[in-house]
Amino acid sequence: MASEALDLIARLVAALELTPLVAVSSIDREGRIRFCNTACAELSGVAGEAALGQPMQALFSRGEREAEHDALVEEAWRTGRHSPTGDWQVRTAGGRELWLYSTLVPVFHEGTLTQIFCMDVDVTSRKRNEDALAAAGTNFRQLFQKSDDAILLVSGGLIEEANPAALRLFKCPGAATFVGRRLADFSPLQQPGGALSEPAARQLEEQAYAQGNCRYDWRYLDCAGNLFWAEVLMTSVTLDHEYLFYVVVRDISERKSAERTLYLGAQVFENSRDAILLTDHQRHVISINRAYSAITGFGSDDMLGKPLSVYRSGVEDETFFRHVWDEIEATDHWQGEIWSRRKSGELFPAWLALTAIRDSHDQVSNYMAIVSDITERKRSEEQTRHLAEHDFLTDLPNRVLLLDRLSLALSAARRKGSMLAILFLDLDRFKQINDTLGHQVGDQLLKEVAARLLKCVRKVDTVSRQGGDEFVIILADIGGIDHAAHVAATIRQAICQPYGIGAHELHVSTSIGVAIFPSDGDDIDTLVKNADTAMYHAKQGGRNNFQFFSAEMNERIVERASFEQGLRRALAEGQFELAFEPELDIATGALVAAEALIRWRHPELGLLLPERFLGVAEEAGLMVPIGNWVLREACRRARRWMDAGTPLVVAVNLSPAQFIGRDLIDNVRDALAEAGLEPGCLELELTEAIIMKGGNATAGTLDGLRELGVRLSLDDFGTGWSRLEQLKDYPIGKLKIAQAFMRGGGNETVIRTIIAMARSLRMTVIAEGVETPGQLAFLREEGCDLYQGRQAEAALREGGLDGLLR
Ligand SMILES: Nc1nc2c(ncn2[C@@H]2O[C@H](COP(=O)(O)OP(=O)(O)OP(=O)(O)O)[C@@H](O)[C@H]2O)c(=O)[nH]1
Repeated sequence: MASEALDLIARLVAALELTPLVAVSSIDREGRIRFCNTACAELSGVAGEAALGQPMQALFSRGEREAEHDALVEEAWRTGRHSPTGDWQVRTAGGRELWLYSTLVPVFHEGTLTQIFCMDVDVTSRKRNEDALAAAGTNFRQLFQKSDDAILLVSGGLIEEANPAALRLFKCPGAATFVGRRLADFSPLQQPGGALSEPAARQLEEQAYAQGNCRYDWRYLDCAGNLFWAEVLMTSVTLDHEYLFYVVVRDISERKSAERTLYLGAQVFENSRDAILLTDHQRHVISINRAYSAITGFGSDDMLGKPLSVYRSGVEDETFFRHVWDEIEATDHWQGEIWSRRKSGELFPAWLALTAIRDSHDQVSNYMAIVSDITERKRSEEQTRHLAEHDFLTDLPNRVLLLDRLSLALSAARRKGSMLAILFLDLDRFKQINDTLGHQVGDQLLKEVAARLLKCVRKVDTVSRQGGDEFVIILADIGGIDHAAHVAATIRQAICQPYGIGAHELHVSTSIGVAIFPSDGDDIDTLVKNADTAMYHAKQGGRNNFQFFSAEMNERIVERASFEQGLRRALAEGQFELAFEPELDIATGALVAAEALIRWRHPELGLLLPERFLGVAEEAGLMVPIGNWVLREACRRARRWMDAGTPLVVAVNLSPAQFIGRDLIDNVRDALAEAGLEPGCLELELTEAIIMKGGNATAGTLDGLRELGVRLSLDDFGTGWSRLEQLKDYPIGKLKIAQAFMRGGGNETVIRTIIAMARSLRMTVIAEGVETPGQLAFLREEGCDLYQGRQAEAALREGGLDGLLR
C-alpha cells in the first residue's frame, strides 16, 4: 500500500509541476492559497512559498471583475461543481497585464469539499490577435479563417464548413473530410459520463438553438483515431438569412488530464490508509492527509509550516537522520523502520518512506513522507516468533530458544569468568500416568510441573521444555556448585509435592542431572550431553534424586550434606562451646568485658573454629538457632561471673540473619530473663554490613534493643560504608577499630582519626588484635579506651586472672 500510494502521489505532484501550460493553484475555505505549482509561480511572478497562506488576489487581480470572480468561487463552494470556463483579463503582482483562460475545480475529500483548484492557461497572445482583428474591422469570414480556435459551421445537422484550425485539430487531410458529415461522426460512441454521443449532441444543439448558445466539454475522435477533450461553444447565428450553428472547438486535453491527475492524486492522498505528509524543499510541512492526523493525532494546526525534524520521536539519534538524508540526497529515496511518537506522547513502530520530488528543472521541489503504523505487524511478528520459540503445551522456551539463551549465557560466563549450571530433568515413570489416566491428564501434569519449575529459579535463569517429560534449566552466573545443588534439591522437593488434577491426586518425582560450565564442558553440546548423562545416573541411582556429572562434585555435595546434617546434630546434642576473649582497659589494665566466640567440638574432626562451619550454617538457615544458643549461653556465663563476684560485660556477635529476623528483641529479652542477667551486662556486636542489610527497619530494631537496656557496639569499624557522623544517629556506644588496621603497619593516621572522632562523639573505642607492647603503647598515647588480642591475654595471664574466663 505504502509503495503504491507513494508512486501515485509522486506522479501527481510531478504532473502538476511538469504542466507548464497550466498554472495550478488551490485555495481553502478561508480563501487562503494552499498550493501553487511552478507554472503558476512563473506566470504570476510570485514564488510558491511566498504565495502560501495569501488570498488568491495575491497571484492575479481581476480589477473591476473581481466581484464577479468572487461570486464564481462562492458558487463553486456552494454547488461543488466546476465553474464555467472563461477568459479573464488580469494583472499580476509585478504589473503584467495578461489574459487567462480559467476554470475552478472543486476537490472533495470523503464527501467534504475542502479545496478549490484554479487552473489558468495564458491566452494573452491569442487575445491580442483577436483584438487586433476586431480593431481592423475585418469581417467575420476573415476571423473564421485566421482564428487559432477550430471553427465549424453546421447547417441542418451537417457540417458545411471547417476552418484551417479545425482541420489541424481534427487531423483532417482536407475540408472534404468534414463537409456533409455530422459532428457526432467525430465522437466516440459514448461520452466518458456514459451518455451515447449522438442523442447527447442532438440535445445540446437543441439547447443552443433555444438559448442562442451553449457551452460544454466534449470528447472527440480525430481522423487519426485519437480521442481528445475539447471545450465547445456552440452559437446559433444567422448568416445570409440562414440559421446556422457556429461551433468553436478548443482542445482542452491538457487541462483535462491535469484535472484528472489532480483529482486522482487528491483522492489517493486523502483516502490513503497510510499517513502522508508533504514538505517544501526546505523540509517544512505544507500538507498532511487525514490518515496522518488519525494515526499521529497531529492536525494541520500542529504541523503546517513546521520543520519536519520537530516531529522526531527522540529514539533515533542525529547520526541516524544524517544517514537518512544523505541517502535521500544520493538516491531521492529512503525507507526503513523508525520509532514515531503520537501527539499523546505514545511511541509506535513505523515504516517510513521518504521521497524527494523534483520539478521540471530537476530541482527538488518537495519531499513526501509516508508513515505506516506497523504496531500490529510487529505484534504479529512477535507472536509468530513466540510460537516458534516456545513449547505449545507449557509456553516454556523450547529447544530452539534454549540453545540461543545457552549460547548467550555461555559467552557472558566466559567474559565474566563465572560459572553456570545446566540441569537436565526427566520425570520418573511419567509413562504410567499417561497409560493409566490418559494423555490429557499427563498434559495437565506437565503444565503444573512447568509452573513449579519456574517458581524454583530466578528471573535470569531459563526453564525450557525439550519435549516429552524432559526439561532443561540454565542457571546463569552461579556462585558455586552449592548453588546448583541447592536449586536441584529445591526442584526435586517441589516436584514431589502432590498434584490435584481433576479428581485425581497425583504424585510424580524427577531425576535431575547437573553439568557445570566450565568444569564439565566448554560448549553447548557437551554440557547438555553431560547433564543428560548425569540425569541417566540419577535414574540408575533409584530416581527422585539429582547427580552431578563429575564424580568429584558429587562427593563434595555429599560431604557438604553430611556436614549440614552434623551441624543440626551439634545443636541438638550440645556440641557447641564458647571461648572468651578479654577486653582490657588501657589506662588501668582492668578486665572490663569478654567477647564470646563460638567453637564446634566435632565428634570426628575435633575443635572447629567458626570460619569452618558458619558459611554452611548460613546457607542451611541455621544462623538464628545457633545465634540464639550463643546468646543464651553467653548470658548464663556472665551471670556466673557476677555470682562469683567478678561482674563482666559479655559481648556477643550478631549475624545478619538474626538482625533481620523478627524475633531478635524477644530472643534477647528471653536470654537475659532466663539467665537473670542485667541488660547492661550484655553487649551486642553489629557490623556495618548488618546495619545496611537491615534496611528501613534498622533504626527501629536498634531503638528496641536500646530500650531493653543492652549495650550496642560496632565491630570492624573502618572497613565499611559508615562515616562517624552517620553513626551518631544510632544508639551505638562503642566502636571496634577493625583488626586489619592493627595488623598491617602504616595505619597510624587512620587509627588516630577514628579514636579522635569517636571521642568527640563520646563513644568508647576499642582496638582488636593488639599483638605487641609497641602497639599498646601507641594506643595508650592516642587515648584509646580498651584493647583486645594476644597482648590482652598475656596481661591477663600475668595478673593471674586467666582462669576467670574459662
Ligand atoms: N501427556 C503427554 N505425554 C507425553 C508428551 N510427550 C511425550 N509424552 C509421553 O511421555 C512419556 C515419556 O516417557 P519416558 O521418559 O521415556 O519414560 P518414563 O515413563 O518417564 O520413565 P523414566 O523416564 O524411565 O523414569 C512417554 O510415554 C511419551 O509418550 C506430551 O506432550 N504430553
